[in-house]
Amino acid sequence: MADIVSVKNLVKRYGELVALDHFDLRIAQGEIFGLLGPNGSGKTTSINCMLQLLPYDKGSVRLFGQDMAPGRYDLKRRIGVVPQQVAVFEELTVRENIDYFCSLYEPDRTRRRQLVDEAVEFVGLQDFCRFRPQKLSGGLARRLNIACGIAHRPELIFFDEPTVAVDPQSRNAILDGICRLRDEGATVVYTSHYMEEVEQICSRVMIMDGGRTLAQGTVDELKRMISMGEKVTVEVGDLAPAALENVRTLPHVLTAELDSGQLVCSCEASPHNLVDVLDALRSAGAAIGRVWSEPPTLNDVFLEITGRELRDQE
Ligand SMILES: Nc1ncnc2c1ncn2[C@@H]1O[C@H](COP(=O)(O)OP(=O)(O)OP(=O)(O)O)[C@@H](O)[C@H]1O
Repeated sequence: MADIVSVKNLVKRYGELVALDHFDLRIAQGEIFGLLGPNGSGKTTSINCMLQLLPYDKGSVRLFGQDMAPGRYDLKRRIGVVPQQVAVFEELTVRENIDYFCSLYEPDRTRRRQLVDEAVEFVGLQDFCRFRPQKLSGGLARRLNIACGIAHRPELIFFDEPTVAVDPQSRNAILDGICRLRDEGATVVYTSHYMEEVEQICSRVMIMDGGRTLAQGTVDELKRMISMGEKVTVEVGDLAPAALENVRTLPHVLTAELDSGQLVCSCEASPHNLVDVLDALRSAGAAIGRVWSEPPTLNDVFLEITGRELRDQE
């Protein structure tokens, strides 16, 4: 099947700054594709270039198997965009806002009424139709933003960090809604710097930084790309330097760091990591509290590739 999104060799400069550096992207029909990267990595710029809202210096964008260009309204009407900032009219009610955005694509009033009803229901704003946007909480305003972007039933939907600063209930409603859109046949591009969300809903993920692709694949593929297979944490309180050295010299331990009374060991995949670490600590006379083991997260993938944390220090 033809790719729904095919971006090749995209270069975008803002003056001296290279925001996209030979960026490539391919997304198949029915995927929820996660674009994951820290602030300023180029996620929004890549979306705006794909939508032709920004001119770019080099490269090509094909959507639905066709060349995308600023005048391709036939393609644009098949796309929905939920921008990072809530972008609605304060003087219109919730329902009027959704109707307005839908009217840009659907001139037939009867059909539009049905689409607006469905969008209101989809985001759970039935009780707020007559409200003006400033009366909505942050989470509800985001849901309105989503309804405005999807009411015309687009085949390809771009969500640019739709869960920033929303309460957990709205966040879950948004993530469930995105999965339902996928189940109904839409293809979704989802940008975020929340790795847990991306792990939860995305079929494939691209990790980007500095306008470049660092790695891409399914979440499991990404985790297999790194040498860490497991993270073992042991509550130790104080730890003698000899005990720390004992752990660090174990054959499968990549790093071992003491942090606020917890020893965090990043280990290669091996069946006995936990036992090996505990034996090394006990033989050095260390007192041991709780112990647990976790598989690597997308943050560990990012950390190993770049040497930096993915999540902002918020
Ligand atoms: N209009 C602009 N003029 C100049 N530089 C810009 C402009 N827009 C973005 N940039 C820069 O381009 C780089 C990529 O920014 P972009 O907003 O695409 O990143 P992002 O990954 O979407 O970040 P965020 O998570 O903060 O939205 C950053 O260094 C940013 O400062």
